[in-house]
Amino acid sequence: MTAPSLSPAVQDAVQPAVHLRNLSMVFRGTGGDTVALQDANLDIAHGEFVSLIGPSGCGKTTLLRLMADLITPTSGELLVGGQTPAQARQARAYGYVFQAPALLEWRTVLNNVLLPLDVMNTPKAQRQDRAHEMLRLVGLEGFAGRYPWQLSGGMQQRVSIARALAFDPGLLLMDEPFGALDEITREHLNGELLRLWQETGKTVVFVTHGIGEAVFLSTRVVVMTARPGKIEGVVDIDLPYPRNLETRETPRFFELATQVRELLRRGHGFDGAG
Ligand SMILES: Nc1ncnc2c1ncn2[C@@H]1O[C@H](COP(=O)(O)OP(=O)(O)OP(=O)(O)O)[C@@H](O)[C@H]1O
Repeated sequence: MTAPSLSPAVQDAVQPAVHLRNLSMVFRGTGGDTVALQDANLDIAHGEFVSLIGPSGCGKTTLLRLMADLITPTSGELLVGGQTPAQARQARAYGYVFQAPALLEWRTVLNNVLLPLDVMNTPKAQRQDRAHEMLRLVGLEGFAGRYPWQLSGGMQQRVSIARALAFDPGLLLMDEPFGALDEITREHLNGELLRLWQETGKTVVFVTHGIGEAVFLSTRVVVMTARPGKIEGVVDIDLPYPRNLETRETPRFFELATQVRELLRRGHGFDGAG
């Protein structure tokens, strides 16, 4: 008996959202080579929320940029939804949120969100509906006519999330989006992002330096080490939903944060003694 063959649509659905095998990235320079990523192996399923955490220079942004086809790996295999990163980029399969909001100051909030849609041949009314819907999703529907400089840093970052979601990509790549914000604003936006993730079912890959942020948001936390950049370990986050401020006070939250911290220490070469 032969196994039933799967239709292309079903095959796409069973492909991981992101697949890396022995992925390496070496930057060649006059002062020597930098091994930004060495032999990384990871599969991210559709609908997961995976955080990348690790010391400065361990290759977190490099990994995100590889997924986004902004740079090309030195060796290894990388697939985004079963496609090469270049195909995924052309298919607009992901949205990218940068560390800084990178909004155009002379365009209103609405026009910033419309920006990626303007290059498509979709009807104007449809574009407007989509942009307003994305602004509603990030809680900024009342701010469509404002300019970026009239918004707080947290609001600006929400606009850039709305812009990244404009094409309705299945995958959201986020590089320390809340890194520059104060702790209370960050906690608030963590809650908002979790709600947005649950509402949309997107796959999220999220770079952070915050252990609490990673544990609170994620289905899995990937801990990385520097020189060379490697995946040190992966912690499954089994905290129940809904997650809220009280979640951060539970014993399980502290246990998981401790697991992540110990992996980070191991990667740093610290023994925990000081
Ligand atoms: N374009 C580049 N050319 C040369 N070296 C690079 C380039 N991009 C990154 N690197 C080097 O690769 C290593 C990994 O950098 P990367 O930005 O991925 O780290 P990171 O973990 O995101 O750091 P941070 O937490 O500080 O943002 C670093 O040593 C960095 O200097």
